[in-house]
Amino acid sequence: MTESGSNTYQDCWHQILHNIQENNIFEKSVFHSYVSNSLLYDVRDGIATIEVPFITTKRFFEQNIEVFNDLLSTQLDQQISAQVLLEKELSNRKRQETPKEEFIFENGNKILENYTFENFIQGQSNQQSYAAAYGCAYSREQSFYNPLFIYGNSGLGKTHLLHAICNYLKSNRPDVKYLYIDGNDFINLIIKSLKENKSDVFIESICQLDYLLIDDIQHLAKTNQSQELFFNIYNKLKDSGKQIILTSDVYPSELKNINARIISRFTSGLSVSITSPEFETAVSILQKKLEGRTNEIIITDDALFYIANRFNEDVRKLEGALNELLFKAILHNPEVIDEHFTIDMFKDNPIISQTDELTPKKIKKEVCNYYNITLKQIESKSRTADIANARHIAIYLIRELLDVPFKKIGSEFGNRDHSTIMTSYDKIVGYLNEKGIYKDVIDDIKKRLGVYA
Ligand SMILES: Nc1ncnc2c1ncn2[C@@H]1O[C@H](COP(=O)(O)OP(=O)(O)OP(=O)(O)O)[C@@H](O)[C@H]1O
Repeated sequence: MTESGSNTYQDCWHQILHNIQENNIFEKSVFHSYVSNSLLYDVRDGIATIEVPFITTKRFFEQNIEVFNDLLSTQLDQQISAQVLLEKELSNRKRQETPKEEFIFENGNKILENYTFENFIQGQSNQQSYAAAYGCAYSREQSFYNPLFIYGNSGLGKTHLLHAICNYLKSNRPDVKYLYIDGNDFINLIIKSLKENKSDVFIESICQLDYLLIDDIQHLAKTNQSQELFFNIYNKLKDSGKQIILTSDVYPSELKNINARIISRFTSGLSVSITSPEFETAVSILQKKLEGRTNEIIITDDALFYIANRFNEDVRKLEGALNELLFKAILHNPEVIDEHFTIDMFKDNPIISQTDELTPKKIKKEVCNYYNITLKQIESKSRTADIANARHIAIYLIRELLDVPFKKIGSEFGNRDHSTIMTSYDKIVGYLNEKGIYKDVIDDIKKRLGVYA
């Protein structure tokens, strides 16, 4: 009997009951007390399940099981063993057999294969985020940093890192279940589950995951109702040691219109920032993006330095500028893409040149980067040769590029008086006039600052 419908089973059972009565297999009173109120639930793989209402009936059937085995085998024309279950036992089995409803995570796990850890250039601006993201992907111990919260402006690599975690898990830990989803899509799913009265199924499906990665969680601010359900899901995942990774454009406590108890949970793990790439990182990113793309045309380091300086506010802009440059090179067909060609191509670009935004602090920082010293050192009273030279050069550049009064420059260097500052400035002017000493250094730092003669 292949029938899944119970009618066929009932027809068969009806026939058997009829036989029992007709052939007086049991006494009439016994038949009415124990047998007549039974049912044949189903027959699978030679096992017939008989459903009975009372424990006494069950015992009766079990004591006479061979009789029922024979009756069933004859009726169904195959070897059958009967098992007898109470209604209650059967409903447990039915529950287990009912396939669990799964929530479909529309738009989830759309992972870009090239957003890997290997393709992510590390630098001071993103080192912490990289290390924490890699740690989360690598660690088999749950709750490594939980939640991991990566924040920073647009286009700095947050999405790249989340995709890198998923790519890593896919290749190295295939048993791990993860969901990467954009914050907007996640909130829409929450709203949908509430509308369709399926929030239980939604929560249950999310709790099957080992990793939940939500990009741009700031969208949670959309509705209060979704925040309630999110809070519920968050706690369930966290309590069962599942890894949660979130990104946002701001630090958790600066998130607007999000419930305070949710924000306090976001700050309970590890929050790391990504900032604009520094010059060296920007250059490395450009070099990485060029890999395999410049077979026919040569692009000089100076050209890359120019882009790295001018468009390093975010990586998307860097990539955009590089693509634009390569496109223009196809149109103009220069022998090499050098600094002059690059400057020329971007001369009408509306993006403000960094010279417009120069500040004494920016100059000090760039000089520090050049000499590999810290801001504290350059502002200190230290007379160590390297630090003192760096200080003289920074003073010279602040005066030359920003025309800041000597007294004011003094306040940038631990409140030195204006005559000390003048001495520093004069020293560099003297070197430059005498033998051009420091000319290359100064030109190089100017270039890094985006200042072109
Ligand atoms: N350190 C890096 N190395 C290589 N590529 C990078 C790096 N940082 C960012 N990128 C690239 O820059 C582009 C923008 O990055 P991404 O989309 O991850 O930014 P985001 O911070 O998520 O921005 P948004 O908040 O707008 O979504 C991507 O193409 C990404 O691969």
